[in-house]
Amino acid sequence: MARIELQNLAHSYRAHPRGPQDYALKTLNHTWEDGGAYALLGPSGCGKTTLLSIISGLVTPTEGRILFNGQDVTELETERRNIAQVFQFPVIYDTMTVQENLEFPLHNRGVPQAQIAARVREVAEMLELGPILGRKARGLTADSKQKISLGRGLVRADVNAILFDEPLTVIDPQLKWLLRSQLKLMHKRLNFTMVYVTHDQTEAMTFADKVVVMFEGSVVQIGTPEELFERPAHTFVGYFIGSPGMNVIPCEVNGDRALVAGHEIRLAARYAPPAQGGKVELGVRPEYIALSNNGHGLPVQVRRIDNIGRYKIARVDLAGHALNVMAMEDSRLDGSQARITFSPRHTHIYLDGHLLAGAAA
Ligand SMILES: Nc1ncnc2c1ncn2[C@@H]1O[C@H](COP(=O)(O)OP(=O)(O)OP(=O)(O)O)[C@@H](O)[C@H]1O
Repeated sequence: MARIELQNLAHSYRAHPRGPQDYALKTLNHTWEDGGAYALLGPSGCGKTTLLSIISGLVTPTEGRILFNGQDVTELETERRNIAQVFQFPVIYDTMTVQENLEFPLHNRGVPQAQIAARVREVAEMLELGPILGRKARGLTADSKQKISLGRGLVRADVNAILFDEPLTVIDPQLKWLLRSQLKLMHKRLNFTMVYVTHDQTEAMTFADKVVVMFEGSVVQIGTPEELFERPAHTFVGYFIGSPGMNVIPCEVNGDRALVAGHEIRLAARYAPPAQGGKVELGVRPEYIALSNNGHGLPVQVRRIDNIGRYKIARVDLAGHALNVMAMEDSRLDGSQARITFSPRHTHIYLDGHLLAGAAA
């Protein structure tokens, strides 16, 4: 397994890039730990596949270096990087049995037969492929074929990393859930360095120890699922993670108070008004706003209430700003006038999209 270092890495598909706008991947410096499970998460076109392709060797970066365990592999071709890859669609041999498919990557590398048998048994058991080991791959369902692909990626013990590119796209939704947790378990047991590309937040959150959130060619935050939820480093992370995402509204700041259309909101830290100007915004997740029919808080108009099972989502209007508020199913929300209060600890201030640290209040 390998520690993966990305040093001043940047990539443009243009022959003569003129500025940051021409880069599919903007300058990135990071070290991914040996044995870590990382998910690259972001919307279509944000640069996930470009970064994965640089790691796999399909793309040589325009700038910077990539190191596996301290060794510079930037110019090394894919075959010599000792990595396993699992793609969106199954890559298997139809005429071989499931067992032969799983054995193939090991036979190819001259692994002794006894080791092959043990390893294939272990991986087949984890992926629940045991009962169909003797069947030809041809004629199996798309789900089973993709499980074989996953197995072929996981069967080698000596790889530097396993790279997954949206591997569950073709999988039936019911089975998706199961496979995600199986992958997580396998990671715990086998301790591979894994990099997993997805645009699905649930997939990223279930699979990864660390989620790498990408937006417009930049990595905007690397953190545990909890960090991304509790303290989004960028308003994009706030929107993209959570359902519904974080509320973001323009505000002014003055010490430990935010001002929204003349209403004061208490904050857990102190902020100086930004010296250079810039767009100041307040971010708070629907989960951290309390809604009541009476008592303290800012006056809002309740526009709509959606019952989504355990929760209700109230769409409210605070002085012209639309906010989503999560309320327990049994909370009483009658009437169109209500009050809201924000949890100060979970109310963040952003300058031009980036989280401001604030000083102790
Ligand atoms: N071979 C290429 N030549 C030119 N531009 C490319 C090439 N591959 C990707 N791009 C551009 O680079 C940017 C990042 O693309 P990339 O495929 O890395 O994003 P992504 O996050 O993986 O998207 P998706 O989820 O749709 O695959 C996009 O603007 C895309 O159009």
